[in-house]
Amino acid sequence: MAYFPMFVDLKEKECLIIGGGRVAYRKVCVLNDFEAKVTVIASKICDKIRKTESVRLIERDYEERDLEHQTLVIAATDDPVLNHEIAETCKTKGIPVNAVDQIEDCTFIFPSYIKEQNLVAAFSSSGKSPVITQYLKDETKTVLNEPLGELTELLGSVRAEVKQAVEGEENRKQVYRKILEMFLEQEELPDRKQIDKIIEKYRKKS
Ligand SMILES: C[C@@]1(CC(=O)O)C2=NC(=C\c3[nH]c(c(CCC(=O)O)c3CC(=O)O)Cc3[nH]c(c(CC(=O)O)c3CCC(=O)O)/C=C3\N/C(=C\2)[C@@H](CCC(=O)O)[C@]3(C)CC(=O)O)/[C@H]1CCC(=O)O
Ligand SMILES: NC(=O)c1ccc[n+]([C@@H]2O[C@H](COP(=O)([O-])OP(=O)(O)OC[C@H]3O[C@@H](n4cnc5c(N)ncnc54)[C@H](O)[C@@H]3O)[C@@H](O)[C@H]2O)c1
Repeated sequence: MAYFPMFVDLKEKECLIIGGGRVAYRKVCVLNDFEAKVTVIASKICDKIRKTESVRLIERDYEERDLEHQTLVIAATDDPVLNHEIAETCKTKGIPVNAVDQIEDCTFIFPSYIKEQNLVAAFSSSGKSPVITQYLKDETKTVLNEPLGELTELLGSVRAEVKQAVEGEENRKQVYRKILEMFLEQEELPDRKQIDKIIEKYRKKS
């Protein structure tokens, strides 16, 4: 069964990671990247997590009450019985849960991803092979790079203006495509003058 890629707003949302080892650290980095409020509860928390900024650390064993008010929970201990128990409790409480050692216990899984500002690509093998998704991520980095992230921001910033000035979805699509083509051809961001010229060509006659 393939998993549906749902893009979720995690900004300022309370996310709990139970476990503080190598795998927990990876999840901390991902959730930080998407501006979540991360708490780690573990009997022993590794140095890499300790050194990560803006993570709340609680160094003790997990207790069921830790799940209160959490948007997402990740069971990342090295105890499969405990991870399973955490997942079951989350399911009864309706909290989305990821158990790092048993995909059957997960209500969501983590992808490999690339992020350049608001531009995000995510790859999943539905648990079949993270090595394949890592490979895909690395290959895609040559296309989804920093300048493309910047172009995405630029297109986003002219969106309202284009919607107002250009009539019809097909024409607006052409405007964005022309800006993209220009960027690919000249290998740098089009300037304001170049963008104005393209918008002008498609501007509605009033
Ligand atoms: C994508 C990534 C995101 C992240 O972790 O944030 C991620 N795993 C990554 C790396 C990775 N994980 C493993 C290896 C060793 C090689 C290998 O086993 O293949 C490597 C490679 C490495 O370490 O470099 C081992 C492993 N993984 C899982 C188990 C448990 C099991 O299979 O039962 C075991 C132990 C297996 C064993 O004991 O043999 C399970 C899961 N791992 C997932 C995600 C979810 C499915 C994603 C999907 O395939 O769609 C899922 C189901 C749950 C979840 O974690 O959400 C991240 C790449 C980040 C990046 O670089 O981009
Ligand atoms: N999903 C993935 O990508 C992936 C990849 C490799 C391994 N794994 C699985 O992830 C598991 C964790 O791996 P790791 O390398 O991070 O392990 P680890 O040994 O580095 O860390 C385990 C953590 O769990 C904590 N812990 C144990 N019992 C606890 C309790 N009762 N309450 C709170 N914290 C507790 C420990 O203090 C420690 O911080 C492994 O068992 C493995 O099966 C998952």
